[in-house]
Amino acid sequence: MTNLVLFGPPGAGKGTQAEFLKEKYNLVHISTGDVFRFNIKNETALGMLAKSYIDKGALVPDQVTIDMLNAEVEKNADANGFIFDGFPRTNAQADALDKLMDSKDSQINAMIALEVDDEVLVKRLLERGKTSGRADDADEAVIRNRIKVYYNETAILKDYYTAQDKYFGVDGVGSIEDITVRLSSVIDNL
Ligand SMILES: Nc1ncnc2c1ncn2[C@@H]1O[C@H](COP(=O)(O)OP(=O)(O)O)[C@@H](O)[C@H]1O
Repeated sequence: MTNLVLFGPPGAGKGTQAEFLKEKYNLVHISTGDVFRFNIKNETALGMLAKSYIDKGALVPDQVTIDMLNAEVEKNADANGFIFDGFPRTNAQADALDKLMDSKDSQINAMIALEVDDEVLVKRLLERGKTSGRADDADEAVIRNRIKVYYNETAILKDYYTAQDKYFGVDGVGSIEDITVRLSSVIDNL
């Protein structure tokens, strides 16, 4: 199995790149943001709970997110491997992911981070907000809070995976195709 964590701040382009990489490498793409939005749309209990955090640009509590992620992985027992997008976002989530991979006699092969400057992120997210229908993209204060939460709670995961020699940073500015090439060259060398 090849299991990748696609990493980077909100608006870095994880979802866009995951769409290409999942086809190219035959992996199952799990985006925690997408699963939450699906639940919000369908007005499930999980969706209602998640919405109260997402609308503020805060993280959904770890245990809720971890349980959901475990369930998504279990739904895809035959997968060749996974691209995790938006997970892990905290140390507790990274520990839970290691345990989950262990239980499948597998492991995370790499965390690949898309590196993009903050002001570029804000611009991209405001632009996306015009068409995405995502409330959390429409409000600059919420966007800035998401970026702040990223630096306060999520960015430390770079150290977590660096300590295991699994962190790879990629320049996330350029054409979509160029960035796919950069990511692919990391994956091909794993
Ligand atoms: N792993 C996670 N842990 C906690 N909350 C999460 C997680 N993944 C997604 N969320 C919630 O869903 C929101 C949207 O996630 P996502 O679509 O990945 O957005 P972004 O564009 O901010 O990367 C986040 O701001 C957060 O509230």
